[in-house]
Amino acid sequence: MTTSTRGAAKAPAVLVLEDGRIFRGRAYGAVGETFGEAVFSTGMTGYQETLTDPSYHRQVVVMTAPHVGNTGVNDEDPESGRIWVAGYVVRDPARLPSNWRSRRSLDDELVEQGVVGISGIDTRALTRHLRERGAMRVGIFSGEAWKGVRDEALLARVKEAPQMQGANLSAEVATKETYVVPAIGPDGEAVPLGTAKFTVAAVDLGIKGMTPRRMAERGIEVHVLPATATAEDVYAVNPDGVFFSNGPGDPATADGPVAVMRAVLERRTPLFGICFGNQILGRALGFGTYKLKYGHRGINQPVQDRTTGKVEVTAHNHGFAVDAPLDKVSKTPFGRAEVSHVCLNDQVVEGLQLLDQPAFSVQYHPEAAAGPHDAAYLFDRFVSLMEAERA
Ligand SMILES: NC(=O)CC[C@H](N)C(=O)O
Repeated sequence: MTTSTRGAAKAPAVLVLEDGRIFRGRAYGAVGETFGEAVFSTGMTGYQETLTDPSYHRQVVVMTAPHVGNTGVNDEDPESGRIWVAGYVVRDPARLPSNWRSRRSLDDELVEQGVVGISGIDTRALTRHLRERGAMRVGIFSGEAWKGVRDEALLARVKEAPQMQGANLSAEVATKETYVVPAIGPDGEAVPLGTAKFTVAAVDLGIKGMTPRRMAERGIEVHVLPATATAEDVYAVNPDGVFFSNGPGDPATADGPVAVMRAVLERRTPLFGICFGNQILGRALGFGTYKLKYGHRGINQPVQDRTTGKVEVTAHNHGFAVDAPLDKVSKTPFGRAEVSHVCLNDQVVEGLQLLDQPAFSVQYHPEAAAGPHDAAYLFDRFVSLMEAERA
């Protein structure tokens, strides 16, 4: 167990929203300044997975759970090699983290990784503001950078920060080199390369570590390719299936991955997409994407699988969505398509499936490591598509 009282002794900090609303608190994590899109997450657990999810690149995450950091930081839960959030906003940081796996405090980890945060603010009021006004740009300022600077000057800096709409970010977070995640055998051993039941080419647009793992557990050898992979790169691994991952930024900018996906659809290779991957399938089929007012971020979102009628509780992290008709089958260049999943809170499209070839995607996270795991069946669906193709 690690202890830290550093948060209590920290410098004043200020959070400035692009519409001029200001919250004053204390520095949390690194001291300095940071900018991004302010979004809120309602997850009560899983903060390590949230912080290290590459889809949060350039976003300042507000936690609605009032106590954050209670279980410290361990070395097992990160979804990638670093923290990706641009800033972190909490109400009441843990003063005494306690968990058998904890190696250090969250405050120390944020300092170590240079992530600027703010604590001691009314996160409920901030969340309600974002719900009313929508996600917007934000700045957090603490320490010397901020001293003596007028609020108007800080606001001007916030307005200079880039918008999320129109941001093309996948290549900034994705692997530069292809790597292989071996299938996992029945006794937990790595299956020798080239001998797994299935090979999947996964296009990394900001992939979370748990995603190839969930496939590997199902006997799949996963070749993770850079975001810039071409259709030739994808087919060079001789895949039984192709996967498109989650990732940061605006799907309207992802023309490269959309073109690769169209090539995959052309060849009718089994296809699965998650989150950004769902938005790319939407675009490949000819649907539009749009920015949600404040997005879905948390781990208790109700989604209905319309192919079975079942409702599942799911993990979300998306600020954009696909614009597809809910109640009719659409004709697309790749055959008939329908909305397979829908969010029961607001009827947002949460999944797509093609009816004339083996391709589907979801907007949410069946791989969610912190849970819930209701949607894990989607990986089995992908396996079934590959099995059917082989039969
Ligand atoms: N987690 C994701 O893949 C997010 C996709 C996209 N960046 C969005 O915000 O909607």
